[in-house]
Amino acid sequence: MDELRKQIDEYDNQIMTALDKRYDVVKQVAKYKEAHGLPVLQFDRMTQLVDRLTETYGSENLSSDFIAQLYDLIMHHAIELENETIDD
Ligand SMILES: O=C(O)C(=O)C[C@]1(C(=O)O)C=C[C@@H](O)C=C1
Repeated sequence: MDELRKQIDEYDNQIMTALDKRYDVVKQVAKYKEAHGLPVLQFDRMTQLVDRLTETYGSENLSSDFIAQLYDLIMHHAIELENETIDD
């Protein structure tokens, strides 16, 4: 059990590290959008992203509903961060 929990901890660390890096890039995207007068919200991109992830990673473990919900949360936080970055 300890060994299994260690594996879970390690995957959780990887998820957090990847999310932290993702949001660093999101803030760079916000600066680009600000400089070029582009809107923060890009619905087409959001749809394409979830479609691609569902196609590539959809499985018994990762249902399309789960992927959609997870990325709804991840992208909504990205939108909040972008708005904060632009307001600063
Ligand atoms: O690709 C962008 O334009 C982003 O700002 C990144 C991102 C995302 O989190 O993937 C966030 C907000 C947009 O609505 C679309 C996608």
